Amino acid sequence: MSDIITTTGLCKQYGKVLRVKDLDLKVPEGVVYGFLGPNGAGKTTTMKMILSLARPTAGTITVFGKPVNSKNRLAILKNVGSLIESPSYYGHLTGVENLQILCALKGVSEKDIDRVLQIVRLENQKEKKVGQYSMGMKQRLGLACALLGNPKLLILDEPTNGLDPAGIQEMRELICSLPKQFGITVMVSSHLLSEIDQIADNVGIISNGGLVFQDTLPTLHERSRHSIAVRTLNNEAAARILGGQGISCRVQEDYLLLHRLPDNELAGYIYRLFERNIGVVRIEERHKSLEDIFLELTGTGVSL
Ligand SMILES: Nc1ncnc2c1ncn2[C@@H]1O[C@H](COP(=O)(O)OP(=O)(O)OP(=O)(O)O)[C@@H](O)[C@H]1O
Repeated sequence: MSDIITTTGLCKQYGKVLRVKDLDLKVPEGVVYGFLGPNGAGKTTTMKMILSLARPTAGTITVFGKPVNSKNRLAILKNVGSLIESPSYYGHLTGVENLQILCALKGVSEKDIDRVLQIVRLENQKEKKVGQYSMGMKQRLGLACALLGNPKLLILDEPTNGLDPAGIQEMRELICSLPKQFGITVMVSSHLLSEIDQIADNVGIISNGGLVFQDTLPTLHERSRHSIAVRTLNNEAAARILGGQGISCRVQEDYLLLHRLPDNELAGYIYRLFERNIGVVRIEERHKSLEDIFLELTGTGVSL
């Protein structure tokens, strides 16, 4: 699978502060790539640089295998749709009239309007004035605008912001359907781990401007490895005995936490505790939640 977007050593400095640091992104073709990070991590700034809306301080960007520079920029952007920050519309015009204006600006045939309205399920509201649209309908219209001209790549910055739960669900379903049904690669940002968990195939996590994780979603899940929690009648003594056997463990609340072990090894260590007269009263398997992993990677609290 080739990469649709790659960035190498991408940096952006505002004033004296480096807000995006040495970013090496790889967005594979045909996936939903979730770009996750806490507020202010640098997601919008990065997306703006990919879209040539902000100039990188250093580094290179390649889209569709071509470097984004003054020579290639227009040809590349013709095949990219985007939804960055809240889009503005002519509220006194209908949905279809807003799309007609954009068709003229983008040089896209108006024949494309019915197709994009159908994808975002706004066909029945197309004659309504946009000023009377709900937030969810406005976001869907934004997605329709981004889809005009049949782009191969969509860059969506927090597209579910401000939507109610039903609107969020609808937007998620739409995003998930785009690669499979229309062959569109989607890069979508969010500060919500739960959201990326539900829609992304691949994930890039950015914290303080730097990339702290980039791989598939299942690989991120694999990090939520099990640990073993053992409760004994004397956890301090048990920790000393296991430590003496080279097993790293720590006491947390009423339990002794061990890294995951094969069953036969664990059985051997438990037997040794019995031999030393330490009663074992519980053995439990524990998982780290995705939130714990996000917290470890970013060193920040997670918004849920
Ligand atoms: N034009 C600008 N001038 C100066 N600083 C800026 C500018 N744009 C963004 N920043 C700063 O760069 C940092 C990254 O901002 P950015 O909007 O890229 O973060 P984000 O991850 O998209 O956050 P959020 O989820 O809150 O939108 C922030 O500290 C922000 O204040």
